[in-house]
Amino acid sequence: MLPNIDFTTTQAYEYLTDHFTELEAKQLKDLFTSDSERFAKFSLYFEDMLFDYSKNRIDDKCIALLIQLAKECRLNDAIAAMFSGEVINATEQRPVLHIALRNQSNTPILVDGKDVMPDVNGVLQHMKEFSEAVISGEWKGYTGQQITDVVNIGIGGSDLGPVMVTEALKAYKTRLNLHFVSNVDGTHIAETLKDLNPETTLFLIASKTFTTQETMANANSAREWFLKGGAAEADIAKHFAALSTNATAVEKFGIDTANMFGFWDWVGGRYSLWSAIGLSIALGVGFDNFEALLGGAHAMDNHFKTTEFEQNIPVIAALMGVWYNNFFGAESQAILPYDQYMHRFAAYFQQGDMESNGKYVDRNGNPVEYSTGPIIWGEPGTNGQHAFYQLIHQGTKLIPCDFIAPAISHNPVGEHHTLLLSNFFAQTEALMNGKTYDEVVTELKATGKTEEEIETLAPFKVFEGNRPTNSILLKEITPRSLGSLIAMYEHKIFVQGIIWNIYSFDQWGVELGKQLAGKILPELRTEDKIESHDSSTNGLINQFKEWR
Ligand SMILES: O=P(O)(O)OC[C@H]1O[C@](O)(CO)[C@@H](O)[C@@H]1O
Repeated sequence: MLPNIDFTTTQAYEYLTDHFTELEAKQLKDLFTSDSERFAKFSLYFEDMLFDYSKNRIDDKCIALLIQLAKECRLNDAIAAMFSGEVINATEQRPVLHIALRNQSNTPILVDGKDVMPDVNGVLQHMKEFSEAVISGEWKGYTGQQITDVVNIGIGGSDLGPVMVTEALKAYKTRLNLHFVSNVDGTHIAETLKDLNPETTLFLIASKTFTTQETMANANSAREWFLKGGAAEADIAKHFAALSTNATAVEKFGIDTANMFGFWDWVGGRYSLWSAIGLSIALGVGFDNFEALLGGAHAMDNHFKTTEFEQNIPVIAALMGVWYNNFFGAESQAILPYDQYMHRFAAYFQQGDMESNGKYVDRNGNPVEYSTGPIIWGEPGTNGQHAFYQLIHQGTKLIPCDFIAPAISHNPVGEHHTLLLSNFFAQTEALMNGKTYDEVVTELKATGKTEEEIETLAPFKVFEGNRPTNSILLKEITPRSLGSLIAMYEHKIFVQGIIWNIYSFDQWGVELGKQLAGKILPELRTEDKIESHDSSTNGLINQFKEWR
């Protein structure tokens, strides 16, 4: 059982509320000036990852109180409950065990008294054999040709993780070309299949439930396209594999269960890239690299499980988020990777974080009276700088940002990486320091402007500063370091869910859309005038029918 504590009733919360008024008035740059040890004190290392949280509006007392808050919320018990396979996803009556998928220590993890590790390892072995056979060309299509292209069909957690990781690790690409189809918009599959040859294409139908409307529609269209190319039903076995927990539905669809890679209901969709859902990753970057990814995540799991909160990166990252969310009233959190390969990282954690902690009902079933999960957004630097950083620097909203960068680029082209990183360092420094009125005036004077011109222009060029950032500097983006980084964010989300006293591993909010679309679909299949909804919905549907 998870603890059930309203964090706003804790002693730490009360102290933090007092301390907030004191800290809110302080400037980050002054905190640095008054403490030469600040960076050393507020930065942590994990393998080749440096997590610098010193540019946050915190001091020693604040950190101590936030840690007290985590302790009063019995975070330790919650971590133990997750790792030991307790049913912590209570609304779906399931344990939450993505950590078992990467448990390379193989220590038994029990669900209903049975160790899950033999099954986990069995599926991994199957993935290894299959991916190596496809990559080596030993696995042949129905006309005897090697597979050249792999199309993963899935959505949400059955798409975003594999897309993000295969993009982030593109430097490790095998000879296979990967494609991802998620949207039910026919354009997605039509454009993807345009340049593909059915004889050399392998489809992975990735769906935990194997009932998701979008995925099933795309899977059926893929099958039709494949059969239209001249193949027979029996050839499907060579070109379709299923990644799912639902063997019955897989069989019904016509996929040979020998080509089915299973996983379990204790793997949440948005935490499933470590499971059979990661088969596209194994095909795209090789099984050894997939294993290294799992290894990095496992190492972070151990760090999270065994490290004191003061030195625990996911815990500290989570507490920084709670500090801004619940005391400063920040509504969003930006994730800004300075690495082009990581361009889907923020999109991945939009689902990871917002589907997990976008909840207004606490673990007692009551509406909460405090803010929970933030809006997650972001784009890679430096592109974001030329798009939305204006608002981060000079807008009226406080936006805590995570800056992520590798020290070594996989593409050391000329001076590019040095230029990129100079922007990374400059941005976090500028967000902290800002630019005072006097500095602006001095700058403008140097350009030869008149007193009057300076007075008119200066207010627009002032930066308040005091905008908080975390800097996550990695030596290099490798399968292992990426695995650790993803797991770090997963555990951060978990910690925040514990403090906010919500269930982070269900997603009832997404179900409503599914039900409503199911009701309207039959209405769109007829030519009848629709009158069963409000006037706006009726009007839109009827206009759609007239124009289509
Ligand atoms: O893998 P499935 O069952 O097709 O579900 C896809 C996605 O749909 C959701 O249930 C809701 O969007 C996600 O949690 C999940 O990742």
